[in-house]
Amino acid sequence: MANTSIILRVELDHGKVTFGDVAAAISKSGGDITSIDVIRPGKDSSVRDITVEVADTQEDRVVESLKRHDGIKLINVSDRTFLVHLGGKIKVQPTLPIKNRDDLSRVYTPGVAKVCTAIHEDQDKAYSLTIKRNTVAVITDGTAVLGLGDIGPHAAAPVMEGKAMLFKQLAGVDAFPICLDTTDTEEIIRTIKAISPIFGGINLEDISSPRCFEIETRLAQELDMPIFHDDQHGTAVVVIAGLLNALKVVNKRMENIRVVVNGIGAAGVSICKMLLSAGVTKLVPVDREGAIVRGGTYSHPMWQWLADQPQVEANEGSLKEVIKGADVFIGVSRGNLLNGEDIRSMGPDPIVFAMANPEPEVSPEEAIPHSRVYATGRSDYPNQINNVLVFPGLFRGALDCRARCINEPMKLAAARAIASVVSGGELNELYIIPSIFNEQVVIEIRKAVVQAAILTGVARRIPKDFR
Ligand SMILES: NC(=O)C1=CN([C@@H]2O[C@H](COP(=O)(O)OP(=O)(O)OC[C@H]3O[C@@H](n4cnc5c(N)ncnc54)[C@H](O)[C@@H]3O)[C@@H](O)[C@H]2O)C=CC1
Ligand SMILES: CC(=O)C(=O)O
Ligand SMILES: [Mg+2]
Repeated sequence: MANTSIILRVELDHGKVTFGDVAAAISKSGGDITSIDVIRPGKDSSVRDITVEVADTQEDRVVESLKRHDGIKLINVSDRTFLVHLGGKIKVQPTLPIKNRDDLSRVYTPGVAKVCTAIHEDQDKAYSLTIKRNTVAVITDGTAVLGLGDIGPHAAAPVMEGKAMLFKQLAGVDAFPICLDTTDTEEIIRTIKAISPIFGGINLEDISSPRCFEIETRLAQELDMPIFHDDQHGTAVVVIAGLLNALKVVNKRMENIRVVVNGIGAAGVSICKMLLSAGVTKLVPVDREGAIVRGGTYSHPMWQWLADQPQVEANEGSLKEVIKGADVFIGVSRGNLLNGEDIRSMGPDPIVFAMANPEPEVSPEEAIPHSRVYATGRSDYPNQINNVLVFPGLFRGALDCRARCINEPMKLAAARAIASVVSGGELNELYIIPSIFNEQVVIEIRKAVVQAAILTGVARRIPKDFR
């Protein structure tokens, strides 16, 4: 169950209540006090901010218990998650101050003109003389935001800002959120091409399928820079990394396992493709209508591609039917679709990656008793399988070697690098994937990605530490 942190500002009437009464009321209604700040002390009354950790479902109970209590006046309730979003989560900052006219004439006109001319004469100089070499656009149209669906470009912004924060904190990449007010494929392609000159790479985010496939493919063909749809490939890379390690835990091999992937959208298609490249021979892709089967006919081009693959099973069935006997379940669909019984019907030592956000396909309470390895996309449970493990290091590597694109060998190298961060001695059911705060993750991905880019001839620059 997910917890939230709320700050309750309360005024206590000392003639009627003590702080002990407040603490007891909070505790009885399911809250856990984590800090107390006195805002206004006083003899007859006092005002305090009480920070309370509480399960999402219990928040109202805590608030109501204080409202009802004689002698307690509830002045305000602030959700800390909302508080950290006030005014947005990133800002633009100059790299140097402009202290006088002399500085002004260098960073701006007239001095800047000769720099412009230099770039005009040699466009590659944009990489050394502008923010291009370290700046990525995080672009969405707001149509497949987390598992929330088509919530539009304004509502998508907090996720994009969050991705930009992660790019910066984890890999030093300057990322800028761009939320497009169009869902038209051609208009999106045109717009991204038009704004691309200032960026060193494009991270596409939360654009629903099947439009995301066309948008990414066309941009990769038409722009000479890394284009990466995070929900497709970031997710596939981290799944492969987690699976490589989970298979070691359960002592099974990629060639022998039967894998059910639920939700054949952006993430699901790329995961299926990468599973096949990694050697999976028994694959069951499933979407709303049930299994996508070998030999079937589908209007969705990527589903048709899957139906033409020899490793895809031919048996029809609903998710609850096809999951029976499976070794691995990978969910990238939506929350709460399966229960403990479904997991119990899987083969021995089941591996369950329930990665829908914000709610996984099967909750930990239901899945953990019946699975050997359980992972979600969330940071509040063990084994967080989330594309945040991938995109910062991958773009760090791609920018550092000025890669022309992000190709399959670079992605596979990134997956192996992530898996390698968990050593053989550390590996266990609850630790198949490193934490995003493990500094080795970005370092290892960068190294692997740069090497793969050089080997495949797409690097335009050899970073100093590779010379
Ligand atoms: N943990 C992680 O790193 C990531 C998790 N995700 C999560 O995966 C989910 C899908 O994301 P995208 O692929 O970007 O979205 P998408 O919209 O491209 O694809 C979702 C697919 O799931 C299918 N689907 C919906 N309900 C279903 C059901 N009841 N049974 C089977 N299939 C169903 C849809 O038809 C669609 O094909 C979201 O919840 C998202 O938050 C996505 C990317 C990364
Ligand atoms: C993690 C992520 O990118 C998603 O859930 O869409
Ligand atoms: Mg996403």
